[in-house]
Amino acid sequence: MKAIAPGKLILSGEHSVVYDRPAVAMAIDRSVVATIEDADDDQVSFDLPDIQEHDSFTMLALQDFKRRAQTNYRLFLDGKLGIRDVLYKPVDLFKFGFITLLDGLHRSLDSGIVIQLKSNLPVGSGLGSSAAAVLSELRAVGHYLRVDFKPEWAYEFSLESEKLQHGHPSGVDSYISLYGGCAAFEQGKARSVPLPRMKMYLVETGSPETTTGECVVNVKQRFENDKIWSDFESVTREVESAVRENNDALMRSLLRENHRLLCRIGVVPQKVQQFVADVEAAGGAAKICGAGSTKGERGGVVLVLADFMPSALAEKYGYTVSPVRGDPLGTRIV
Ligand SMILES: Nc1ncnc2c1ncn2[C@@H]1O[C@H](COP(=O)(O)OP(=O)(O)OP(=O)(O)O)[C@@H](O)[C@H]1O
Ligand SMILES: C[C@@](O)(CCO)CC(=O)[O-]
Repeated sequence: MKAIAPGKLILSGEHSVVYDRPAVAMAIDRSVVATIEDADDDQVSFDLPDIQEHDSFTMLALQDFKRRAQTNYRLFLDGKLGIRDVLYKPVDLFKFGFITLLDGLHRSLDSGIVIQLKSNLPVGSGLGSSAAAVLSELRAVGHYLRVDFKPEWAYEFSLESEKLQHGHPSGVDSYISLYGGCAAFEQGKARSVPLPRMKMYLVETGSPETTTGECVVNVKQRFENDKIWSDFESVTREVESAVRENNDALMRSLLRENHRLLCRIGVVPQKVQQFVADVEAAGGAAKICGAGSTKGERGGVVLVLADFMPSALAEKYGYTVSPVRGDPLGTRIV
């Protein structure tokens, strides 16, 4: 039994979407696949080959873990715990997703299962790997339990897990991964936008030193009440029009403006800024997608709009580059 959930890239509006401004984002052709198999024991096992982790738990241990994770999240909201201390290990996210789903559906398991999650999304790099991983897990477990479960429930359950990972998620990652396609997302609701037809490339600058959760908290401390979010909003609204009109030139100029705003909130490392400057000098446009980083020199994935694949430029910086396309389908059973 297998479910697949795509990652996402934000064309405009990361961070500002946390303050109820719009974001335009699209699902992409990189994804997480969740596979469920029956186990010989009565435990719930998580097999995470991408990070070489394998752990097994009894249902009782999972219930106990859920209570502790919820307590940690409350401590985070009260300012008594950092967001990185709410969940300790990657597997915690999937333990929480699983037990929240089971409790939410008022179901139990008759025997053990093995949940495997395998991804071709770079982890923690701005492409929504955590939301896609949890959604693939939820969809696969729901199918295994033969529950005809509504997309709204998957959205709510995945947000419960994203809160523990991100602190204050806007919901855009989960929404796009769940429904696929492209959308303008605002305050938990979305308008469908056609998938962009322009040439796009993803450049991997390395996994950021700060997690998305930490980065959002850092930005919030410095800019929560800043006027800059209105500037982000204007750019994002124009990006929506540019995508609808398939206006490549407008899109590039908006991407450049967006990049400058992201630099102002301090989430684009110096080395990445230099790379973007080189892309611009060659006639393209580029910006980080996702949270970026408030520390170190790696910024996660950078989106490039250009007539050419920027392989030589990327190589100069030790980065890798590949073309990217949209995913119209979202989370599904395969
Ligand atoms: N394939 C995977 N295997 C195991 N854990 C994963 C996998 N993909 C994602 N994760 C979990 O998700 C976390 C990364 O989530 P995070 O929200 O920081 O980044 P992201 O979702 O990739 O980027 P963003 O939210 O900025 O778009 C990892 O630390 C890990 O806990
Ligand atoms: C940085 C952010 O805007 C995007 C993460 O993919 C956080 C969020 O929307 O929850």
